[in-house]
Amino acid sequence: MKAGISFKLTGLVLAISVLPLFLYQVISFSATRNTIVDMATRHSTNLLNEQASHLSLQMAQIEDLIRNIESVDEIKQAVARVETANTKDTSFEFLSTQARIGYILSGYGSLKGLVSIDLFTRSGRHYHVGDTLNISGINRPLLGRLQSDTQAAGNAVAWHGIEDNVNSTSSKRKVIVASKMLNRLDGSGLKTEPLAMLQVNFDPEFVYRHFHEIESREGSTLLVVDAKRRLLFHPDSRLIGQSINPELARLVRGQQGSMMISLNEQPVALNFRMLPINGWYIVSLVPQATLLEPVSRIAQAGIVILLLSLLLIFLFIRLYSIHIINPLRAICDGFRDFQAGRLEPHWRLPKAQTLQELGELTSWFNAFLDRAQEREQAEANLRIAATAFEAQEGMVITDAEQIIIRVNQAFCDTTGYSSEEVTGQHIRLLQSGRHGAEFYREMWQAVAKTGSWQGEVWNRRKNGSHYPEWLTVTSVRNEHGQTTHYVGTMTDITLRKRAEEEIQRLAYFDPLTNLPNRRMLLDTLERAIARSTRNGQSGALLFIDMDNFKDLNDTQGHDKGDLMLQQVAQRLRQHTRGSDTVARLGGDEFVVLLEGLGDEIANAASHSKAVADKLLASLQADYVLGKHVHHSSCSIGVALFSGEENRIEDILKQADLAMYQAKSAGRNAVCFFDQGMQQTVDERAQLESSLREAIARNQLELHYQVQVNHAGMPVGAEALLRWHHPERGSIPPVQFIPLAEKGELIILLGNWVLETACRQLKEWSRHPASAELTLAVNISPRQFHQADFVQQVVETIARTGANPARLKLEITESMLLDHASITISKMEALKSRGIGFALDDFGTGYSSLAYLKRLPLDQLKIDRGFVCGLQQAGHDAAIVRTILALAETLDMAVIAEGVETIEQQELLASMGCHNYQGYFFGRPLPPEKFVQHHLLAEFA
Ligand SMILES: Nc1nc2c(ncn2[C@@H]2O[C@@H]3COP(=O)(O)O[C@H]4[C@@H](O)[C@H](n5cnc6c(=O)[nH]c(N)nc65)O[C@@H]4COP(=O)(O)O[C@H]3[C@H]2O)c(=O)[nH]1
Repeated sequence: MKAGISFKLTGLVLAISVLPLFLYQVISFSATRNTIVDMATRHSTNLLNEQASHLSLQMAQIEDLIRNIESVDEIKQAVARVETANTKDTSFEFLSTQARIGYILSGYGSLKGLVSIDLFTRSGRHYHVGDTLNISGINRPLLGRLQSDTQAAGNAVAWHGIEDNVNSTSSKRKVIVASKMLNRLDGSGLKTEPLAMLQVNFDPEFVYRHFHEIESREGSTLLVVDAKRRLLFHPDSRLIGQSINPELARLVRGQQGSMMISLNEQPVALNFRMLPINGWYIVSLVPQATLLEPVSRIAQAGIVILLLSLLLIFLFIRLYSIHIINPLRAICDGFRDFQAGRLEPHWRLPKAQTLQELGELTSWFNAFLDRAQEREQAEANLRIAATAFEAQEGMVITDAEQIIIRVNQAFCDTTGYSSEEVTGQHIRLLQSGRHGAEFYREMWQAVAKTGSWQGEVWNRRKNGSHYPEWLTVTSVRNEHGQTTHYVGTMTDITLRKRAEEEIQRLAYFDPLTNLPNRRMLLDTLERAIARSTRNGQSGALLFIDMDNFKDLNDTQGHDKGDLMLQQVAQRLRQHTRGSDTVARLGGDEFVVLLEGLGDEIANAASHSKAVADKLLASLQADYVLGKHVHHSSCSIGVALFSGEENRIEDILKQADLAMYQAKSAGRNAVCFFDQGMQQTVDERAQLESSLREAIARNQLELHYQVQVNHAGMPVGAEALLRWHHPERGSIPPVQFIPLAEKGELIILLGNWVLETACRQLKEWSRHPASAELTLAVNISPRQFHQADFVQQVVETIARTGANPARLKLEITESMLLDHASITISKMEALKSRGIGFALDDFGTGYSSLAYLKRLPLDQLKIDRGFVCGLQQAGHDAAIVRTILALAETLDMAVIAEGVETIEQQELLASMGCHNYQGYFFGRPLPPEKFVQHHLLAEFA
């Protein structure tokens, strides 16, 4: 791993600052140490010299004292006289001589520190000057030793060092002793003989007073050692008189010396000096630790300085890192991330505030990133442009003169030209000729003015075919605003146009017949009305509905139905003019719009009638539907219009009404709308709104018509709806049920009926006489086809608590035809819950046998019409027989409705029909009356 700049810098700074500093510390420590040791040694030597001088001076004074006394002949003579005198001599001369000796000695007693001067004669006389004492207390053994040592010293002063005071009663127990024999020439004059020993006792405290001060000042130990290496002075006074350490004694030799020794395993600086006067040594012992204490303080200071230096260097490097290394590192990281593509697009370095150069470097780095990003963006743009250029849309680039310089593949695919074929050609090469010069002039003017143009253009392919394209022309301008190029983007919209046309066709045309659909018709009608308003010409709307078309669909299938509708459309177009509009509204409903029928309404009517008749006739002709030939007719309603007083919806409604009128009139007819018709329509509308209110205002009621068995016993009833209108009285169901069936109202009514009937069933279930009755409820087709019909019935039963086994739903044949499978599954779902089914009006429709077999029916209801016609000549009796046989085959019960006479009943019974409903057995009655009439006996 490469060392970072921070690491190197640290090393460098340490190398150039700390190492020299350290070396300096070591050298200066060493030098200081030597210097201090030198100085200490010198100081010690000086001190010793000084002390030695001082001590020598004192010794010299003592010696001088001794020699002065010795030199006094008078004292020697006096001593000699005394010594030769008789010991018992008490003469005056003798005594005065003795006094004289004392007197002479006392003349020398003024020396400072002097304890005493003693003179011991050979005969044992003792003269004492100095401290006060009892002279009799002489330490004889000591004296003897001193005398012999003194004698041994010969003419020299004997220095005895520290000794016990020979005068044992003296206050100074220890004294420094120097002595000298006083000699005189013997009688021959050639030899000397000792007269007495002159002894000077000196106070050691006075001598060594300075030493204590010196020791305490220097922290060293100062010793005085005599020639016999005994301690004359030691700070610890208990050691005085003892021999010094043998090792030390070995080293202390010669005049003077200075060395480092190890004493008691401690390094000690030894310094000594001999006193020439008596061979004593002054010795100084300084422990190295004491000696080097200043040095160690200096060393400590050095270490502190070194540490401070390191701290400063560290701080310096830290600051350096923060202010210089970190920005540099950030730039390095930035480059690395840039290289690795990890840099966020808009990431930039914050400008370094520390150094101008770093700030510049950061700015340059950021500028570099800006450039790189711009370049990257430009490259991306180029790539995008290149990709875009080769996109699905055709693209062409021309120069300012509209000469093609580049096209893409899509362009080539669309136009059929290769790139080489069109390059260098004028763009007008593509012109189809469908647009005039004006078109292109306007286009280029728009480009020049706004910079672009777009719109639909017809161009020509290489093979000469024309195609529509959506073209966008954009001018490319230079910085002076001059157009340098044009870029054309073109999308072939052939398919889109086709799709649009198809959408248009689907939106406005009926896909089956290709006739305009309702929407187109409404547009056309609106324009026709507007035209009629403008030109005063009348128009007519013919509403055509094929009769019984549903039958064809149901019996022959939708394919045949579709075929027929296409043929109808074809015939309608054939028999109308090109200016007339033929449209299909849906199902089997067609409309023909006639315009320009003149300003006379009567003429318009007759013209319309003629057209309608013609159409009626043409639509009556046989239709060949594959192998099947179908005969049909139509009903046509005509509504005339003139000017704007007619609204589109009104005209359509009027024609529709007229068509219904035609249907009611027996079909295959033409009927014109008139005001009477309108009145009926209005009345119906009125009725419808009243009916809504009727439910809310409780104007509805269920009546029950009894159903009996062969014995005339009630077995059930049919619920029939009654409306008691507050103004119009009782309105029969035939008047309002078909109307309700046209809309959602029938659902509301049906639910109400079902709920009421179920409640009635529940009520009957409480009385034994009525508990076994079944109740038939009419269900309208629309109600039955409700998606949640089954659920509604089940919920109603659950809500009311009716017994489902007593409920019978009456359905009609017509409702069975549509959505057969769903119908059957709904019936089966209800059947599985116990609910029964009766087929109402059986025989009037066209239920196929096969179909009937699949239905879970319980009962067939013979239509009233057949019952009515039983006694008349015709097919009714045969039909009834057939129905009965059929029911037997299918294992279904049969009930005849509309039985009015006993004959009818007997006839039916003879045919095998044993259940009846009709006025003969009872009219529909309100619940209370029903009970009164039919069940009272039972209740009683
Ligand atoms: N001439 C004659 N008529 C007899 C005789 N016995 C019964 N009728 C009538 O025949 C109709 C029988 O009902 P429908 O065929 O289901 O025909 C019903 C039924 O299709 C419908 N309708 C009645 N109530 C309801 C209802 O609640 N819901 C639905 N969807 N339709 C209902 O209205 C139709 C007419 O009902 P109504 O006027 O009540 O007429 C009833 C009844 O009064 C008779 O001996 N001679």
